[in-house]
Amino acid sequence: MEQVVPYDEWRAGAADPSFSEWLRSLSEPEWSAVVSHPFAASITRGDVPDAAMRRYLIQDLQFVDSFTALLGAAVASADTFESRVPFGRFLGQTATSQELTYFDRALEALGATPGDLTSPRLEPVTEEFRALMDEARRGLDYPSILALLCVAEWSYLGWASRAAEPLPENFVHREWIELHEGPEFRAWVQFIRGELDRLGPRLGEEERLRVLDVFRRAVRLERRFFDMATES
Ligand SMILES: Cc1ncc(CN)c(N)n1
Repeated sequence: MEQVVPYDEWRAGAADPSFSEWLRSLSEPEWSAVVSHPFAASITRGDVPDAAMRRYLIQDLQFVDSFTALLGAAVASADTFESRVPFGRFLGQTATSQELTYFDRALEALGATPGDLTSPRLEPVTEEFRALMDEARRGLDYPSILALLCVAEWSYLGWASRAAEPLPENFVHREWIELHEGPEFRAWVQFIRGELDRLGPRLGEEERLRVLDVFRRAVRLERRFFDMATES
């Protein structure tokens, strides 16, 4: 890895000295490329062609499968009872209910076949993203798990919060924005960031760099995931 400004040095001069902001700012310019990605912007305008949206959501359902398992690993690896609970709540309320009914309805409206849902051909970026999440899940290392969850949710809040009112009429676009925006989702992102901000300062320099590496790999994969969707 190239020379990185150590967290303790960086925070002395930072407007927001949080550990999560250190991770995010050291992931530029990729981070900004994700939250302002043309595919995400097209979702906020509601003008993604059906075929491209179908392809994206078919791959994303496979992402969400590993992401859901990763939430289980967060419950298992968190260091306090207070921290386990929000992951369990999000798993029950959002990941397995709201989001799944959205996938069912959206993919049906987009003309996906049952096979697209159960056994699609995985794009290389989907395979890599799943492998990274599955590795973190098996490792049960709470800071690495938090880094992955943080990138996924904070970057999605980033593009979704750029959507202008009125939101698109087509529910496929509108509900995907709504799932990643609003007070509850903001509080969820704030919770994950807060966990990183609580633990980061306690980590040694080497561990912080390891978390940064996971964070950056995830940001690059988010960008490639949108690139993949754009290429269709
Ligand atoms: C690829 C990706 N990254 C993040 C999210 C937000 N849960 C998502 N659904 N898909």
